Amino acid sequence: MNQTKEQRILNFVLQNAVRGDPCSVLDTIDKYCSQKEWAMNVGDEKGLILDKTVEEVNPSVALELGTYCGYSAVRIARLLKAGAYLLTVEFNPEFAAIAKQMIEFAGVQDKVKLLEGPSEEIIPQLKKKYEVDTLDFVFLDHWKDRYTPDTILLQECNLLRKGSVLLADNIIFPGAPEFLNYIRNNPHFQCTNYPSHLEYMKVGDAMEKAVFLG
Ligand SMILES: Oc1cc(-c2ccc(F)cc2)cc2nccnc12
Ligand SMILES: [Mg+2]
Repeated sequence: MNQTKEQRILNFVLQNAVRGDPCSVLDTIDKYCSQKEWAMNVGDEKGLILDKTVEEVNPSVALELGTYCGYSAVRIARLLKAGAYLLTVEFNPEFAAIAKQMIEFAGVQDKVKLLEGPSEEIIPQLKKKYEVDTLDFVFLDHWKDRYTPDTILLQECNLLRKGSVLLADNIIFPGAPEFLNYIRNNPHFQCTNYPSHLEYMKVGDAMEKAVFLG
């Protein structure tokens, strides 16, 4: 049976990266996806914006929506302090299986809990089933038409507290105009835009940071 692109990315990492070294895994994925096959990892340029935001927030509990191959889960987890953890949600079972192996190879599995299923089902379970109180940081990197409903759901489930930080990928490309309109006109959020480029391409993209004001 032919391999999928995601299996090829994982195999390249298993054969070329250093086990237990998150930076080596990130660099190896970026090398493969910039030189051989494009893939929708946040990438090295927008990855720096993600790094700076995670370092600024220094979250105890972080949530990622859209795991894909685990690139940004590894990217976030490598920066988390002792005792802090990342919950990452992926609805595609093939992607989740790849990400699990990627996260384990990078050696960050003790800081990452991979939750398989639709975000709209998992978000309402976070408090009771996953013992979450509130989220310090949320990275939105799943389907753009879920950004707004999931942001509303996070508020309805009382998962945000004063100062919780949301960071959304792909604001320009593929674009999330409806989310931008929602979040920038919402008095409960303070927004900042970070212009960048689409991963591995010269196409313009951006990330949007939104701080929940309570
Ligand atoms: O970063 C991303 C890029 C793209 C994407 C797709 C097709 C293109 F042509 C260009 C970009 C899709 C994404 N879906 C979910 C989460 N992140 C994504
Ligand atoms: Mg993205």
